[in-house]
Amino acid sequence: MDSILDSLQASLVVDTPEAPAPGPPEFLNTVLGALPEGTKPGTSPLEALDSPDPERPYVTLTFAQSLDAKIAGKNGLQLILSGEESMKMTHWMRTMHDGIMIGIGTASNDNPQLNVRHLPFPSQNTHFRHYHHPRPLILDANLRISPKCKLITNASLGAGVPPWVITARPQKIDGFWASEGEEDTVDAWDARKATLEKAGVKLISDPDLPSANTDLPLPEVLRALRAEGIRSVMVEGGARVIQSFLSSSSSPGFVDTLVVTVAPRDRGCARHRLCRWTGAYTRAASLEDGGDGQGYRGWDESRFLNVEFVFSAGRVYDLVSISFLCVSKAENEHVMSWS
Ligand SMILES: NC(=O)C1=CN([C@@H]2O[C@H](COP(=O)(O)OP(=O)(O)OC[C@H]3O[C@@H](n4cnc5c(N)ncnc54)[C@H](OP(=O)(O)O)[C@@H]3O)[C@@H](O)[C@H]2O)C=CC1
Ligand SMILES: Nc1nc(O)c(N)c(N[C@@H]2O[C@H](COP(=O)(O)O)[C@@H](O)[C@H]2O)n1
Repeated sequence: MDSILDSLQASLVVDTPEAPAPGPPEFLNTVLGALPEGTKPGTSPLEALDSPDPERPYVTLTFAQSLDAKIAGKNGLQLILSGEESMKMTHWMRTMHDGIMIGIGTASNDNPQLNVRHLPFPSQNTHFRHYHHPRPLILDANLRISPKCKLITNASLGAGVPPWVITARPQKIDGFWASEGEEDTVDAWDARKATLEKAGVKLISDPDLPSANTDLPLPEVLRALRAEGIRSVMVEGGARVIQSFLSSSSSPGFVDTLVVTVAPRDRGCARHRLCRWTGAYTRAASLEDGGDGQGYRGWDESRFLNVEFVFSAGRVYDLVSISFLCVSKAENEHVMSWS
C-alpha cells in the first residue's frame, strides 16, 4: 500500500524546469508611468513605481464600470464587468503595487481574494514565487471585517498575503465619550481586535487617525502606510472609497493614475456578459478641484499625460476620453456619472 502511495505521490510532484517569469504587458508601464525614460534595464516596475510625494505611497485608483457608469448591481450585488483580458490586466496591475486597498463595504459584500490567480502559472505550485502579491489593505475603522473572510483564511492557509486593516480605536473626545454606551463599544472593538490579531491580521492604527464614526482621513492613512513601508497602493474600491479618493477633501489629489475598465453593457442589459469587453485606461497627473467646496469636478485636460485606449479582445483601439462627475449612492445603487 505504501509503495502505491509513494508512486502516486511521486507522479504528482512534477519536477518541471522553471519557465522564465512572465511580466506585465508593456503598455502598463506606460500607463502607470512606472518606468520613466532612462530607467536602468532590468528594473522591476514595482521598485520603480514611487510616489511624487515621499510622505505617501504612489496611488493607482482603478475600478470597472458599465457603460451607464455603475460599478455594482442593485443592493450592492457584485457585478463581473471585466472580461478575461481586462481581468488579467487588473491582476498584472496588482503585481505592480505593494498594497491593494478596499473599503470594508467591499470586503463584506464581495468577500474578495485580491490575489493574482488569473495570471498564467509558469509551472506547478510556483505562483507565489513568480509573482509579487500585493498586501491587502482594508479601510475599516469599526473592525467590522469577518475573521472568516477569504482574505484572512487564505493567508492562514499560506495561500495569501496576510491583510492589514487600517482602523481607529474609539476614543474620548475632550475627556468624554461621544455617546452613551461608547465604553462598551470600545470593549467590543478591543475584543474584535484581539480576534483579528490572533488570526494573523496586522492592525494599522496610527494615533493621528481619529476614532471611528467618520471615514478614516486619507492623508493620515496614506502617511501611516508609507511609514510601514508601502510605496505604492492600488485602490480598487468600492463606491465610497472611490468617492473619498476623488473628493475635494483629498485635494490636491492623491490619485496618481486612474485606470477605468468600461464594460460595453448597460446596467439594464439583461445579459450579464457580452462577448466583447472593453477596458479604458486613463492616466492623469492629478485631479482638479472646483475650489468651491462642491468637490471634484472633472479632469484638468492639460494634465492628461497619455490617455484613452480601448482594450478589446486582446487588441488596443483608440477611445474618447472619459470624465467623471461624481460618485454617489442613490436608490441602493452605486452610481458614477460620466460624460
Ligand atoms: N466594479 C468594481 O470595480 C468594484 C465594485 N465594487 C463594489 O462596490 C460595492 C461596495 O462599495 P461601498 O459599499 O461603497 O463600500 P466601500 O468598499 O467603498 O467601503 C466603504 C466603507 O469603508 C470604510 N471607510 C473607512 N475609511 C474610509 C474612507 N476614507 N472613505 C471611504 N470609506 C471608508 C467605511 O466603513 P464604516 O462605515 O464602517 O466606517 C465605509 O462605509 C460592492 O457592491 C462592490 O461589489 C467594489 C470594488 C470594485
Ligand atoms: N477589475 C474588476 N472588474 C470587475 O468586473 C470587478 N467586479 C472587480 N471587482 C473588484 O475585484 C474584487 C474581487 O477580487 P477577487 O476576484 O476576489 O480577487 C472585488 O472585491 C472588487 O474590488 N474588478
